Amino acid sequence: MSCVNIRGCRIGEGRPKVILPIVERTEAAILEKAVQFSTLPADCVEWRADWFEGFQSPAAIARCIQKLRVALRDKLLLVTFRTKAEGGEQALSHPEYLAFLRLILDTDCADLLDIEFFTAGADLPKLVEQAHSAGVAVVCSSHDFAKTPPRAELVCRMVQMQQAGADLPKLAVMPQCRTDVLELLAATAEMADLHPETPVITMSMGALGAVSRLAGEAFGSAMTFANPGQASAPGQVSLDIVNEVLDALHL
Ligand SMILES: O=C1C[C@@](O)(C(=O)O)C[C@@H](O)[C@@H]1O
Repeated sequence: MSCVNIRGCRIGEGRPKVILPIVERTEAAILEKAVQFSTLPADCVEWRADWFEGFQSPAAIARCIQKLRVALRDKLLLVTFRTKAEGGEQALSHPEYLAFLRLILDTDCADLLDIEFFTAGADLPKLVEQAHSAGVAVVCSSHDFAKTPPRAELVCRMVQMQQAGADLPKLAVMPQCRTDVLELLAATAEMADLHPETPVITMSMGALGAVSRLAGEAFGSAMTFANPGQASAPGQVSLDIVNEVLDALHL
């Protein structure tokens, strides 16, 4: 697998990197979590800006992310606006979504930016280029909270993300049976073996899929979201357990 090196954090090499999500409504609560997370054993913090009460105000977003950057100290910052269509809190029009992404890039505070594959649509290559010019790595994401598409489709989607220039293709899908978890793991391994141009991030959601959040190093998923007290998606495992199991399964 190739490696994305962000300020010395080598994503795609060795132990999967751990991400802690911040899902809070107010600036004060967001910053409180950031201070707390800055001392926890994790590599990256995800700001889920779709939870922020000021999500419609560019000034409020810019103010919050600047303070967030400081509070996080040396942790990597991933900024995500998860739209309602992909399981998030808020709906945005296409122009609003693009404006949000450009605002984040303008603040120069994020290390990684989540760009939804289907929401960005034809704008994806241009957005990736803008992120790269701003020195920001792109996590290109796709979510299915109802089902797990077949393995071939999962692979095809991640390859399309790579072709658009994404640094880290990411898939989160819901299993309906244990075979679905295997499909997600098989798609992940296929990416690592046959399309190693970028690392990928994958997870099968819910309790049934939780094993996929812990076995990333064996199957080829470079990062995992852990639950530091409040989960941002079904099936996230608590931070302590994630760290213990990642160590135990280290190759
Ligand atoms: O895309 C993802 C992955 C995720 O949905 C999960 O299943 O852990 C959690 C979200 O916060 C994040 O934006």
